[in-house]
Amino acid sequence: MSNLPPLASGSRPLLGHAVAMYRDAFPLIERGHREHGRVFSLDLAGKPAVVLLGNEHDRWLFKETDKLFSISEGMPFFARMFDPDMYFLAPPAEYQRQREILLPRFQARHLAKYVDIMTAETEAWIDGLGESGEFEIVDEFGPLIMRIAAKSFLGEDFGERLDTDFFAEFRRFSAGLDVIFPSWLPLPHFIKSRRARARLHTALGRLVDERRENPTDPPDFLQALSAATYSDGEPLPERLVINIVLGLTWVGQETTTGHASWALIHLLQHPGELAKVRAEQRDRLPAGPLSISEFRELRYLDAALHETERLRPVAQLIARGALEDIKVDEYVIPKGARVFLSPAITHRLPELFDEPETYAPQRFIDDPKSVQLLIGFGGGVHRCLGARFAYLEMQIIVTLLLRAMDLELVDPDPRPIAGPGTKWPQSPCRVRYTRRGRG
Ligand code: HEM
Repeated sequence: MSNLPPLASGSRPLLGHAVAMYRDAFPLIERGHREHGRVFSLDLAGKPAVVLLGNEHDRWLFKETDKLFSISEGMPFFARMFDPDMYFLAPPAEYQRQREILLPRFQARHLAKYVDIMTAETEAWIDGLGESGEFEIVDEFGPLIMRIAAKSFLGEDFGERLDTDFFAEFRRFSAGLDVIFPSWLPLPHFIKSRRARARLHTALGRLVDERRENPTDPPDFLQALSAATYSDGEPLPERLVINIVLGLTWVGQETTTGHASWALIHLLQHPGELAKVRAEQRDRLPAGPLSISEFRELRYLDAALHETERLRPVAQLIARGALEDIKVDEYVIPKGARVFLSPAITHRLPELFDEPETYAPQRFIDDPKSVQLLIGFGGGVHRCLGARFAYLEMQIIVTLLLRAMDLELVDPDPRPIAGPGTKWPQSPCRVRYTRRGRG
């Protein structure tokens, strides 16, 4: 069967659109959309790929994931980094078994436990900033968010119990995620990544053994996972526990760093909106320590974070592999083709949002249901497991920072980084800060 959607212009001999796609998918997909509308194809070095845009296509792809479309086929580099049976990469039945164990850990009553970690880490970071100065947003938010993830998923005292520098090893391990080159090539970053992964597995394996022998009470995330059993009573294999912890840390790190950075940039670029967020803090927040219920009251900040998700979605593409020939509109997606959704383009369609290029958090206050049109955290069964965790974390970081500091952007209009990775702001992207009166 061959009735591929029309090809976007600009395909080069041999490599097709591969170089343009990996350099920056946004202008390529924007062009394909202009030329052909909501369905078009790309040539990725001889392999067809199909781009689907618009809310109906989004919902259809999410509904058909694990039936017509596969996540692991769409992101083969992930399966190489972790394990093919790690959570969202696993075949559907195994995915469901793991989901039953993981989902409850991210529901409201468990999220409350992470608030203390998020607040303590953010306050310690802010204290360390001193009275005034400048910082690179991504360089500061990145390690902060990493510390929060590590303490949340490995236990608050993990640093004392590990005989290795988790953060340094994790950075080496992460550098092996490469969407361009196959990981069997003897490139230095792949070799270092594999060695770091082996060391992380050994060190974290000891941590899991420790938890199984001497359970902590009350159980934290690592305890719950180490003690978890499938519904037939079989415990989760140790290798899987470690892969899940590493996987969660990885998927939550760059994404949350990018989103939180853009959220702060957006607010500092729009003083009127910043004033509304500050006014809400003044009216809604008590002076002392804050709990999850108080953060939930920050509706305007929540709307601002959604508006950042709309305009600067950090996951630039949502990828799948077609498991069979699939009919879409009057075309066919061939079996084996990669299929992409583009949050950044879909979120700017004028039929979904009025004045789509304008930063206007108020739109989500006026029409709260329109958040359902956003796909910055995916959708359907596979919607981001950590979305509530990430929103809470970003609320805490932005709130505590604004409460403590007066801030202004040194670089007024940072651009997203080039390349196929998470779309965080490119350096230089600095803020200047002065501590506010403590009264
Ligand atoms: C701003 C921060 C974040 C963004 C923008 C984000 C984005 C996404 C997106 C787009 C997906 C769907 C991928 C797909 O359908 O192929 C996803 C899935 C996922 N995310 Fe996030 N994420 C964020 C933070 C987090 C955090 C903090 C965690 C962990 C605590 C996390 C864990 C996951 C997991 C486990 C999945 C797979 C869910 C499944 O397949 O059932 N994410 N995320």
